[in-house]
This record gives sequence, C-alpha cells and structure tokens, in this order.
Amino acid sequence: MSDELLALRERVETPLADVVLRADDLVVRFPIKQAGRGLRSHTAHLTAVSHVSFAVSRGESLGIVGESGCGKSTLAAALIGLQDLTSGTVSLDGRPVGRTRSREDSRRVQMVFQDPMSSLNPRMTVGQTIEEVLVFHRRVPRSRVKARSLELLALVELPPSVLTRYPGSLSGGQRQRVGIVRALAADPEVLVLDEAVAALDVSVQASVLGLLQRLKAELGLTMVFISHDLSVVRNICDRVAVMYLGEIVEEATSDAVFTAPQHPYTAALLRAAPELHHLRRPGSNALTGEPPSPIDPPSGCRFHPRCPIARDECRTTVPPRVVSADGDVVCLFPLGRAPEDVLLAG
Ligand SMILES: Nc1ncnc2c1ncn2[C@@H]1O[C@H](COP(=O)(O)OP(=O)(O)OP(=O)(O)O)[C@@H](O)[C@H]1O
Repeated sequence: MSDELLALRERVETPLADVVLRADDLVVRFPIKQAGRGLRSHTAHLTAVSHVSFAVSRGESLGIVGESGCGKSTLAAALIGLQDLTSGTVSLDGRPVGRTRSREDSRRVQMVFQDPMSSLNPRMTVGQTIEEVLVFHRRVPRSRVKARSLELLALVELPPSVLTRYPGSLSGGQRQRVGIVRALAADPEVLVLDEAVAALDVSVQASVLGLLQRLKAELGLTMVFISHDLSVVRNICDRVAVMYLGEIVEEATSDAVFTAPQHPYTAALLRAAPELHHLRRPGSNALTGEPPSPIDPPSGCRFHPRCPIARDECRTTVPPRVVSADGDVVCLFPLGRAPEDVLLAG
C-alpha cells in the first residue's frame, strides 16, 4: 500500500473520540423578498451556508476563510446557536445540540465578535461584564467572583484597574481583550472567533494574535477562527477550511493549504494576499470579478465562472468532495493532482 493510501486510511480510521465540535451538513437559507412584475413580489431563497461539514478536535484551531459574503458569519452564528439552521446538525462531544440550546450547551461554545464596542454593554464596567458571565454560568461561588475576574484579566495581560473601567474608555486592543475574557469567563470548550482582529490596527492585531496563540498553547483552547485575512489564519490555525459561496471547497492542514493549495479558488485567494507573496505559486491566476449571487448560484461548480482553469464539465457537473491524505477538495480538476491520484471521491 502506498504511503499516501496509508496516511489516508489513518485519517479516515482515526477515532473521533477527540472531536469536540462537529458540523454535519449544515444549511442556512434566508427567505428574500424580490420585486416581481407590477406591485407583486415573490419570495426567493438565499443559501448562505450550503451543506457544510467539518470536525474540530480538542486543542485544535480550525480557520475558516473566504471572501466577504461567502457565509462565514452566518456559519459562526449557527455554531453558537444564534442562527437557526435550515437543516443539519451541530454536535458537541458527539451529542447533537438542539435548536434551543440549554444554558450548559451555550456555555460550552463561546464567541468573540469583531467589534467589541457593539458586543459589550457600554453601561457596564468590565468587572460587571465578567461577573455577569461568571454568575450566569455558575462558574465560581459569589465570594470568588472578584478573584476569578482578576485572574481572567491577568490571563489576557490586562491590569486589575481595568475592572472598574467602561468599554468606551478602553483602547480597541484592550476592548478586544475584554471580549476574549468575557468568552473565557464561561469556561468554554470551543471559542468561535469571528473576524476577531479585523478591526484592530496592524500592531495591535499582532499582539492580540500573540495572546491567542499563548492561550491556545497554555489552555489547550479549541478554536474556530473565522477571517477573510489569510495571513492571520496562517499564523494561528492548524487546519484551514476555505469557503466559497456558502460551501467549503477545500479543507486541509494550514501548511498544505498555504504551500500546495488544491482548489483554484484557494490558489487565487493566496495570490490576492500581498502579505503571502512568498507563497505564490507560479502560474496560478489572481482572483477576478465578484462572487455571483448566492440566490442563484452558477450550475455545476459554483466557482466555474471565475475559475482560470475551468473546463466544459465544470459548467455542468457538481464536483464531488475528493478526500486524500493531503486534505479534501471539491473540484473536478484539483491543482497538482492527476486524475489517477484521486483516492476517494464521493
Ligand atoms: N439575515 C439575513 N437575511 C438575508 N440574507 C442574509 C442574512 N444574513 C446574511 N445574509 C446573506 O448571506 C450571505 C452570507 O453572509 P455572511 O455575512 O454570512 O458572509 P460573510 O462571509 O461573513 O461576509 P462578511 O465578511 O462581509 O460579513 C450574504 O449574501 C448575505 O447578504
């Protein structure tokens, strides 16, 4: 048996015991009112998340990347139970979490939002914000609330004096650290970070990323890290899933995605990221045009109208998910792979 087949078998047969968060065939569809003839309007459907599946193991960080509008935030909201699913299942430790989450299930998956200013209550001090979470999720007895709050602040390198400050009096970086503390106060098993550093200046961004890396190493945090910025994801994620028009089109280790992308969309995204210049593959084309509307996605492969290597089949045939030791790709003609190298398609 070839090394590649052995590696594939190992991957497929790895026990799932260590999987904390699992998404199975998630679909989120929004009804959209569209103007018809005259005064009539009709309801169309926009599929923001289309048959998305992945699993995140304990201590692992999965990056989800893609252009604006590809469905990242809707997926994040679905993972934490803020967005109803049209179909599909989110499971924690192998147990599906219901439509209305119990307090315990909601505690276990916490979110860090892009804009802490709109996610933190401006009328509550940082201390009150942390206390609210600690008390709601019953993490410590009342007598330990202050001590635990100070421990949490120290964890994100904020001084004790921040406890009595209001979000409006903090810098952007400090506010985002408070956003992280508020999520950590619930003692979550999974942290979902939606564009968590996107609103920060580059130097502040680097320090918050450094903090997240340290927390990941020290606390063994499991993270789903959502970002449009590939260089951010490269720094922090073990594995990366690339989304296009609601679907995951490639999923592999961070190294594989950044050094040998298999999907032409991933290659084009890399090419469009100036800070990843050194990783550019010769011959791969930059991304052109806008993504099509998710209300009426293209036939066949959704990426075909923008794909530099699309062939006739791509316009008519929905590509299968090709699973290999190098990662999964949804493409009829993956880059760097001859058709006979495709190990398993389905
Ligand atoms: N409540 C809603 N009703 C209708 N359409 C929606 C709703 N929320 C999101 N959408 C649409 O779903 C698609 C995915 O949006 P989403 O915000 O999840 O993408 P994104 O990748 O997070 O983009 P961005 O980075 O710009 O936030 C978009 O076409 C968006 O317009």
